[in-house]
Amino acid sequence: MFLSIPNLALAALATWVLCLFGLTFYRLTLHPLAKYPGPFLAKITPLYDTYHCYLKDRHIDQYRCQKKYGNVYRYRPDYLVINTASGLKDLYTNAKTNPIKKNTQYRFLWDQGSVSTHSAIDKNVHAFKRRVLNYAFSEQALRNLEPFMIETIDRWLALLGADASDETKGWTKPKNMANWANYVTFDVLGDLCFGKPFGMLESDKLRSVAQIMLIRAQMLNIIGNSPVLDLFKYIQEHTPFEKYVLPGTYRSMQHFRSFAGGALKDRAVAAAEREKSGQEPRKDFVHYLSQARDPESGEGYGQVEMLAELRLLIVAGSDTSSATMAAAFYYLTRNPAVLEKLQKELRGTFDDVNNIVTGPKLSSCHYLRAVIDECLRLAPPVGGSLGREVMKGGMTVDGIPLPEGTNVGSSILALHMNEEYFTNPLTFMPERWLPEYTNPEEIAVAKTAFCPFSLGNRGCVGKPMAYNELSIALGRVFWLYDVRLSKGDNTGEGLNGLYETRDVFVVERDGPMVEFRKHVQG
Ligand code: HEM
Repeated sequence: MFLSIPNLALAALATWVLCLFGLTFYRLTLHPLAKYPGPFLAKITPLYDTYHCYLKDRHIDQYRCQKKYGNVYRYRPDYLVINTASGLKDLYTNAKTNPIKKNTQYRFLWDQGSVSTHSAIDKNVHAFKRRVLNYAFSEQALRNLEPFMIETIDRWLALLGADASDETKGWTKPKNMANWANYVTFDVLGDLCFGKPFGMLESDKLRSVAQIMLIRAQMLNIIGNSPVLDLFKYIQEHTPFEKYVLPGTYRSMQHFRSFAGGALKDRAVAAAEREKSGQEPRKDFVHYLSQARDPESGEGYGQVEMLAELRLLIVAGSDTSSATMAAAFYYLTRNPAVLEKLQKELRGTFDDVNNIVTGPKLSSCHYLRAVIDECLRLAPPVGGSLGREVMKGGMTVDGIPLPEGTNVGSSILALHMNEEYFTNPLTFMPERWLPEYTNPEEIAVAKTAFCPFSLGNRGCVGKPMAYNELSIALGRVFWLYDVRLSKGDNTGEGLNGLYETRDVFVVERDGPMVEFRKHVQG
């Protein structure tokens, strides 16, 4: 006997509802993670995580969960967050030998079918890419990159003070430092990756790229942390989805790609001319990446891989350093005593702004380093948990046995605000990092939970470059200028007076509005 269409639909619906109940019951009772606490919705559906990606508060929600449920909690039916220093170490160090890899979420970063060092999930694929990339971040390479970086930073410094006027007693108009930090870091990376800066400092033609990248990051973050990742990847790879659904971001990305393509072509022509005339090559990222060979296999990157890496470096390197710079302006303009100490250190160490370059003198500026670390702690540019998946054989993390297939991660912001590791964690206090003010045991404990760059062989390859760039840029700007918060400005002020960051995998931010005046050296 055949069922009628309505009855068939009803039967299908009933079966689906039954399965859903069965699955919910399983997730709440028999699932290997069932015994861990967490928000009820997070236990039964991955959509809880998706929703917080949509709200852009995943990092803050993970901190709220830590306060409510303790250091270990369930954030999706198959995802455990472990916010302890030993959990962090187990999860992210020794990833080469431990049975753990990046989770499937990272497929959201696969761009036009190409995989980069950051988005590679397969450990062997990653190991090859990372060995090649390491060459571009060697000490020698960073030394050669520095003059390019300084040239851009100096253009930034000149523009920051350019509109000072006598009517305002030498002070400039207010500038939104989230934007101005973007312009300089994107221009630095554009120059290093494509042979010429984007020109964001001087012109607004490509400025929207920085904004668009964040919009795209949010979309991909939502999808990466949702149950429809596979479907989305299929649609993205087989249809002109973005062109029609997000025409604005699509156009901007096209603009960006055509800039990158054009700049690389110009760079190739200039490189050939330099070679012909016996000049030294321009030692930027393109130079290093095209020279680099895997010490094990002798292979280098192909053209597609190279482009994927350059695109990655732009996003990974500019947005992150920029967020830290903006946070520094936020906290320093609100903490005059800290600003004064920093300026005293800088002006006492250097008698000329042009001498602020990497080397023993800059390394001796411990207060500057403490300010940078404190900004990275309170406003980590990647704030949520970085998902990993346990592989065959399972793994024990901080004493917790996890079966194969479990997703797990430590939440960076939540760890940085964990009272077990930081005294008064919500207070901006660079002194917490310095033995002149804080006892060394306390500093050692704090360091175990401090992880803005993540750890291990999947941690940030650009960390030394980031510290160089931040130290030079912040060192020079606070040496050269007196700075003040624009009157009544509260742009960027978030919960508990902290700098507000919105989690889109990296972070969106706004403000503060800052005014500058050339400092008269005494
Ligand atoms: C304040 C600045 C920075 C912060 C806080 C930061 C943070 C991070 C974090 C947390 C990761 C790990 C992401 C994950 O596991 O998914 C990472 C990876 C990475 N970062 Fe950075 N980053 C910064 C600057 C830079 C710079 C300047 C560059 C290069 C120009 C860079 C290039 C990369 C690359 C290529 C990876 C992927 C490494 C791999 O998977 O092997 N980052 N970064």
